[in-house]
Amino acid sequence: MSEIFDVTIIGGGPAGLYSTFYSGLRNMKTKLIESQAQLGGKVLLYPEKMIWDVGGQPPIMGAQFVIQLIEQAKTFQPTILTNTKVDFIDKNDNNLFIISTNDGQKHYSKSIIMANGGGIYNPQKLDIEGAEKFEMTNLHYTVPSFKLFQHKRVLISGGGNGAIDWAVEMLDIADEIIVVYRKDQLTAHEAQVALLQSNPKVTILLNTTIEKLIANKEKTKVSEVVLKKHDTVEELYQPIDHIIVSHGYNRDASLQFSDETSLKLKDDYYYEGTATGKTSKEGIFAAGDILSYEGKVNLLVGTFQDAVNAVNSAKVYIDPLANKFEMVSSHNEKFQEKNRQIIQEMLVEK
Ligand SMILES: Cc1cc2nc3c(=O)[nH]c(=O)nc-3n(C[C@H](O)[C@H](O)[C@H](O)COP(=O)(O)OP(=O)(O)OC[C@H]3O[C@@H](n4cnc5c(N)ncnc54)[C@H](O)[C@@H]3O)c2cc1C
Repeated sequence: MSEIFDVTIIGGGPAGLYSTFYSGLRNMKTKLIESQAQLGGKVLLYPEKMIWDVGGQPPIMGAQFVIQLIEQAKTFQPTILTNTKVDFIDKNDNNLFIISTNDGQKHYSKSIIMANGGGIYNPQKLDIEGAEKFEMTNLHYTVPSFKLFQHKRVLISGGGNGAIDWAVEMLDIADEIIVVYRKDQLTAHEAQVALLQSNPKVTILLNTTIEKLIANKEKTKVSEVVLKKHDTVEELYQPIDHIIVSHGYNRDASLQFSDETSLKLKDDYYYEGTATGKTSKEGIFAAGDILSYEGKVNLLVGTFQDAVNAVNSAKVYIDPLANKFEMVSSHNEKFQEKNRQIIQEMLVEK
């Protein structure tokens, strides 16, 4: 049998990363399993967004926030697996969880923290043959860097909050913004829509979809798109520098338990639990967006509180004599050596 872990955390978004840090702090042998190639969860969907609402943290870009979360998660040398999807969870006669992953491996753990958000999110791609070859150049499903769009002609496909938020962000960056949307009205927040409608840089084309991508001579980039206006059946040729497609996300929330009733579901994917992270299944705890209880907030700060509670509950589950919680965790003895190093460095600098 392979190594046994005290806790295995499923999902490497903010809840899973902070649970990883905190379980190390509580001296638990920890494994984190993430299905995507990169850790960070939903924050990877907004790398260039400025996050303002994490207490004590100055406004920070999503991408930098993920870097910091990962660094913190690694503090106590956990085992971290990426590109590994949990498919199935079972329990053996010794009360050990057996976690089966899509690479055919089995992982053994005394407890589990479900931090799998709403599942695995992938952007809904443009349904045009050959579109994928431009993903490395000027066809985007998220905004990788604002600099790329400076003084450019940017076409945004979509009319929901995601698309319109990007269009508003582009107002001070791009030279021209063309929003195309298949419906006859934008469905985003009214104030954001009003900002676009009153800006001369912006053209909004409703009842319109992208029909074709025309490449440049070198076939490396899209230089023009063919748009179809469905109300007039008109075709428009629109030159562009960049396209941002914001058509929502496909969600893969498939993950099975040996006993299907083992985790109570509130609706199609929220695990109904408690603010202590406990779920209906003994030994399985939950944190972050996947967890539902009265007063739960699906925000970054909510994930951290959930993580602390889930880890503390898991700790007591595997060791009933353990403290229910660490009252002042930054005074933990594990930090003493690191604190000494930091103070020494400060003294040298002075
Ligand atoms: C566009 C957008 C903007 C936002 N802006 C803010 C903001 O400004 N401030 C704020 O506080 N919050 C914001 N949020 C909310 C915040 O991002 C979420 O609350 C937070 O990411 C939830 O973290 P989580 O770890 O619970 O779930 P997620 O971030 O969803 O992470 C779950 C992870 O689990 C993995 N996973 C799922 N299933 C499996 C499986 N079977 N096996 C292995 N891994 C699996 C997924 O790949 C994913 O990495 C925003 C969300 C979005 C979508």
